[in-house]
Amino acid sequence: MPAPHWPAPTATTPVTATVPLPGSKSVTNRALLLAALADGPGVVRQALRSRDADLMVAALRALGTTLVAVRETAAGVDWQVTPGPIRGGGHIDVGLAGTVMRFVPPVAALADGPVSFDGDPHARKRPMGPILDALRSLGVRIDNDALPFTISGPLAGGEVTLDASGSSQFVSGLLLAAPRFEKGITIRHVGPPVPSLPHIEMTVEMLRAVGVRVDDGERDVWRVEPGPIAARDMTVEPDLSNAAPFLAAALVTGGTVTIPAWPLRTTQAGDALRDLLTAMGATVTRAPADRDPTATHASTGSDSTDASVTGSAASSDHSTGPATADLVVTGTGRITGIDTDLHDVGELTPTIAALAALASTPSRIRGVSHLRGHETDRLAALATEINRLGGDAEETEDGLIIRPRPLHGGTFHSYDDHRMATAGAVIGLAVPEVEVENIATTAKTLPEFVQMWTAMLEAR
Ligand SMILES: O=C(O)C1=C[C@@H](OP(=O)(O)O)[C@@H](O)[C@H](O)C1
Ligand SMILES: C=C(OP(=O)(O)O)C(=O)O
Repeated sequence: MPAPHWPAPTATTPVTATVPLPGSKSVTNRALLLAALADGPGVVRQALRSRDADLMVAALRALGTTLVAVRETAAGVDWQVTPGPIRGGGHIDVGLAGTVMRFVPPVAALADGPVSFDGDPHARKRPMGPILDALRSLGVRIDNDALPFTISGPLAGGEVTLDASGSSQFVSGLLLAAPRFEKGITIRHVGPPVPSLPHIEMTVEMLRAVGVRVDDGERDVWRVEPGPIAARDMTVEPDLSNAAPFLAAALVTGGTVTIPAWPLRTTQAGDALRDLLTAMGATVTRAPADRDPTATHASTGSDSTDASVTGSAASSDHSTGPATADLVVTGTGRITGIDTDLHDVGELTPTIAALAALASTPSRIRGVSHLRGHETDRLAALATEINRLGGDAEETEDGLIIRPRPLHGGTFHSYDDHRMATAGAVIGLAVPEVEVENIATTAKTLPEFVQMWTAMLEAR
């Protein structure tokens, strides 16, 4: 029997809350995969515990890696990762995780036998063709063009051309495993612009942090040299994209939300929230953290080097971890519409669209046609659900136009999409009697969402 819909709480007063966030999904799943391919054991600290991260852990185990949770706190789990020979013969469940369905197949092609992949029903609809064709052009055998498929190496690497306009993850997936290909890889993108470039920068910077040589000097071309991936201790940053609904609550209620440990330099898409929320009427400041930065990013005395996995090659002080601040967002209760291109930071679209639906002036979101291949067709889903509540949202070829119109209560469907579910919660802050269908889908990246949301609203 499906769970009852979640009555999204309406805020009766401005929120005033500090919301510490668990680790980034994108950083966690890259760090775990790199640790599994490294030249010795390492530790991934403060990793996210969520469905997508659990799927990555299970996938790497199926391929022969030993992962042991050595410490678990509110900040996340510390994984001791011991690489092993890459083992074939297994089956990998990708769930609905883009990072698992695109990052793991190149590793599986290095295994000593075939590996099969499948996922949630909607995962079979998410684009896979370009990365599977790229692997095929490198000699790998794959029996389908989408999930489910079985993959068999060997994979020696070399040069590939692909169209990554559907997802940056096609490029990231090939780059992450490429140091282990005999010839490394050279990837050339040909097609409309690649979305989510900061996520490719995250991949490149994390590869460099573990000693891999990457050349990204030419636009749309990436070269990874073959060679060892150094075993390191890595610390995962908080998930800045998951900060979005909480920070949005400050705008909706005219309150203040503080996120601790916001990295001063990062490749995470969520960092764009500082500018986006300012444009929508918030005051955004970064206050020097009043806590000891080593409290959240300390090395615990292991002999190995503590490499901060911040996407920040510039963060050189590895003994104290990366520089962070408290991010403080204050709203007025009045939201200004925005005209913005979210091509680079598409995963922020559902929250920005929710704010736009509550804004007092029109908004236009551009550059995100690739969102049709995300957890659901997010453009169709957002327009449908905003309009279902009486709003005025129109899909365009590459985005959304959202005009002010009073909303009313009703069911906000989540389409098994964590960011749709949290967008419904944001609207519910201002609109009484909004019920979010399948709020549990937030477990994809933030299993504690409901508790955190409730605590935010109860904080004083
Ligand atoms: O590499 C990553 O960790 C991600 C890349 C982006 O994918 P797309 O390029 O498909 O948008 C982003 O939207 C997704 O949430 C995470
Ligand atoms: C697009 C997203 O996820 P995935 O990693 O599954 O692509 C997302 O989290 O917004």
